[in-house]
Amino acid sequence: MMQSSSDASQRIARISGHLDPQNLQMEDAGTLRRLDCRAKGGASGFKVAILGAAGGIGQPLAMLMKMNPLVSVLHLYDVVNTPGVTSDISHMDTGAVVRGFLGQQQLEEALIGMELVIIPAGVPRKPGMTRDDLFNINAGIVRTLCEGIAKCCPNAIVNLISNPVNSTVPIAAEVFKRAGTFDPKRLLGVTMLDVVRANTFVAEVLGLDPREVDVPVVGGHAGVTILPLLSQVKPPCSFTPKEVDYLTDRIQNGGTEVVEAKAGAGSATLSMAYAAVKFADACLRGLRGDAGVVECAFVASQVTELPFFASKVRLGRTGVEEIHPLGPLNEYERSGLEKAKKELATSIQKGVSFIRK
Ligand SMILES: NC(=O)c1ccc[n+]([C@@H]2O[C@H](COP(=O)([O-])OP(=O)(O)OC[C@H]3O[C@@H](n4cnc5c(N)ncnc54)[C@H](O)[C@@H]3O)[C@@H](O)[C@H]2O)c1
Ligand SMILES: O=C(O)C[C@H](O)C(=O)O
Repeated sequence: MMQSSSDASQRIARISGHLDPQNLQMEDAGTLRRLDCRAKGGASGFKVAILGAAGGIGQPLAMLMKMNPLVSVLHLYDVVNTPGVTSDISHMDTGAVVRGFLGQQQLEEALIGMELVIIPAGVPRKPGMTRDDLFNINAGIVRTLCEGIAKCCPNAIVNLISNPVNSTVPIAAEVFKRAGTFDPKRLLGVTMLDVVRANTFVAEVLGLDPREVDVPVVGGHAGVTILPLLSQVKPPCSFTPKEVDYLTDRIQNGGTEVVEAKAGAGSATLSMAYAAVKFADACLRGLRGDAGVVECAFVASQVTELPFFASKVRLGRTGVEEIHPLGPLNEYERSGLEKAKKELATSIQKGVSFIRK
């Protein structure tokens, strides 16, 4: 027998658990309704939504956020496959209550009340493409999702992963400005993967444990705009010119290295999910009021003459509470900075024009 679309959507709703838990029934269980269960769930902690949760990044990111003790409620939104992902992840015996939301008509429901929204929605690169080649598809996706955020959770912290980050963050800012909700402290482009890679590659060269290494990576998130400040690595160390060239090139092209290795099957997903969770956790610790939470991110900034720039920021109860200056740069880094700014200016303007046109 054919299922009516309302039967189908109710079934999806029940499986994905996106309805209010008070109204949920266990399907066909007969004997016990979820209504009767004693668990309340989501007592303390933050409410987090992932938009693009069924994707290559979204799925491991959802799993890792379900493991994060700072999360009490986890909303998983995508235009495909969220019922399955939600059902699967909701069986993990960790504290966060998971709910799934499928398709544009459930976007607003997914966003209401959220305190942190993480966005890995959008298409990834294939070999031979630049991140900017993703602009035409991803710009529209980011605009729609940010319109939803402006309407349903205007005070949420937004972690934007979708590429090209150098343009999608300005797009998000313009959407929020139009809606009258823009707060530069709450919009952060995620460049954490560049830092994660830099820490790994530098540790490899120096023979150190990557967990002990801290490399500031500033600028943006594409090619020459990714500017590792090797003169500021902690613990303090020195590199030969050959090592500097090797490391700068590898950090700037780490994404392409993965895209080529995946040979058409997408870009970094697992290391990105790890980096996204590391960054989201820092944002949540900041929101909780922890002192001294500092990470690199691409934010509205006055560190250079550009309106957006990635650098170290201190995260707190209101989001980005302080943007650190770049610190002393050597000649190599000063020259890299000029190249980065030139490309960044074009990418930022492209994002702004997409909304203002
Ligand atoms: N910032 C970074 O460091 C970084 C790192 C890796 C990847 N990325 C970017 O992240 C994005 C996602 O990569 P991926 O590998 O997960 O791709 P993917 O194709 O595996 O997953 C993307 C998901 O987004 C969903 N989606 C598409 N349109 C949507 C919409 N309108 N609303 C909600 N969801 C929607 C898709 O259904 C899919 O599930 C890409 O743009 C990629 O370039 C950024
Ligand atoms: O390289 C890509 O396209 C994905 C991402 O930006 C990355 O750095 O891995």
